[in-house]
Amino acid sequence: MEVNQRIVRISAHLNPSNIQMEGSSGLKRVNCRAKGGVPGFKVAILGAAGGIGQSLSMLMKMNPLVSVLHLYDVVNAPGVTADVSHMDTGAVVRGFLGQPQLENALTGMDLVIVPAGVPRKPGMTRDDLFNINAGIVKTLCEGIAKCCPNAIVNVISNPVNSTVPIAAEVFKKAGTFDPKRLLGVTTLDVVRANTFVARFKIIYDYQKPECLKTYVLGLSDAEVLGVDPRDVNVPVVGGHAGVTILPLLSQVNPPSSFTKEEINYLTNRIQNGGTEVVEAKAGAGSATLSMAYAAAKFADACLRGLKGDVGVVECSYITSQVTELPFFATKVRLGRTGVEEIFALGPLNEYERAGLEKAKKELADSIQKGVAFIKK
Ligand SMILES: NC(=O)C1=CN([C@@H]2O[C@H](COP(=O)(O)OP(=O)(O)OC[C@H]3O[C@@H](n4cnc5c(N)ncnc54)[C@H](O)[C@@H]3O)[C@@H](O)[C@H]2O)C=CC1
Ligand SMILES: O=C([O-])CC(=O)C(=O)O
Repeated sequence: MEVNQRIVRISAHLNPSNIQMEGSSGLKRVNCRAKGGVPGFKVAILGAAGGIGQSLSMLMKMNPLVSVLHLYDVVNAPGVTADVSHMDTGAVVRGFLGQPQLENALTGMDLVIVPAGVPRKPGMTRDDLFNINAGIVKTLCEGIAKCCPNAIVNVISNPVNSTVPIAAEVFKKAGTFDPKRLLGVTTLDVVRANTFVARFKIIYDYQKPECLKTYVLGLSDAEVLGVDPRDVNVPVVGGHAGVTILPLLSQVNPPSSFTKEEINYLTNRIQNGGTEVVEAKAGAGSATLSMAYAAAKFADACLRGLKGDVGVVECSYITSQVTELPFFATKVRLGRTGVEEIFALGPLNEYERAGLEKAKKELADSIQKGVAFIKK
């Protein structure tokens, strides 16, 4: 690096006026810094000041594959941007506040992550969020179609089963739809399934029925004995709400077997993981920390795919022909162009086949509701 370039970078760092908000006088200096910054991908988070958005902003700032991080929200974006920008990692952070700055937030992005929208309160279903979140996702996707039509889009806003079809319809209308680049984030279901199965597996492996009893009662003894969830992989297919969340426990890796009672217990816990958090938070929102972790994990997989890493496989809710439905979550392989391979469901047992039928019935309605919202 040239010495004068280095001085520009250091002085930009030291200048407290350099809070990199769109429209602030610091923007010119920021551009210098971005030029001298690390190579990598440009990522935007829409809804960056929210419960998920703030933690996700921090995690993406820590990701070495990210060179530029745009934080957009309709409130509090400057504060979150100033805060995250002090982290001594490579990514240059810029903040964008409100609709007039949406286009600048999106222009040139490689990956756009969308956690914008209202969360559930106890007693609500994810579908109860449709009336508010459908419009938010529509507006944001119109911006994406206009300003970064080639970006990979990760949709987190609920109800995912409907918001992904909404995004697809917006992109179709704009003539920019590429099914390989639109991905609904269902990683939290997999993260939960890996955790719950890992805790359970040790009990099974060590054959301690008293521990099983403890665990089912919800006490913590068994948890400390658990295997590392990172060593467990549970495919979760279908969608992201209630019975549409279908863990394939017959395909757990490493191979494990479960009794009927165990399968019932694990399936219900995985399907109701979101509700478990909503009830525990008692009105203060839904999963944010585990979700930010899951979203960062999934975004990292998308970026590794874009970079050309091989064998990047995650579950995601995408445009699919695996079933007769136009959208369905399965394992997919991520590559330079987004979704490069969609894996079949594989052999299902009788319990899973019955679950699949229930899941498809509910999914069909949610997809139709999303499509109708744009076509109306
Ligand atoms: N896919 C998944 O697995 C999960 C999805 N979610 C969903 O993620 C969404 C966000 O959840 P939280 O972060 O907990 O909510 P939150 O209310 O804490 O944050 C949402 C953020 O979105 C912002 N926002 C609202 N309208 C916007 C717009 N038009 N443009 C940009 N930003 C806008 C708000 O200002 C707020 O900062 C909810 O819909 C929730 O149901 C939550 C957990 C898991
Ligand atoms: O349950 C909710 O409303 C949030 C969510 O999608 C999850 O935690 O899986």
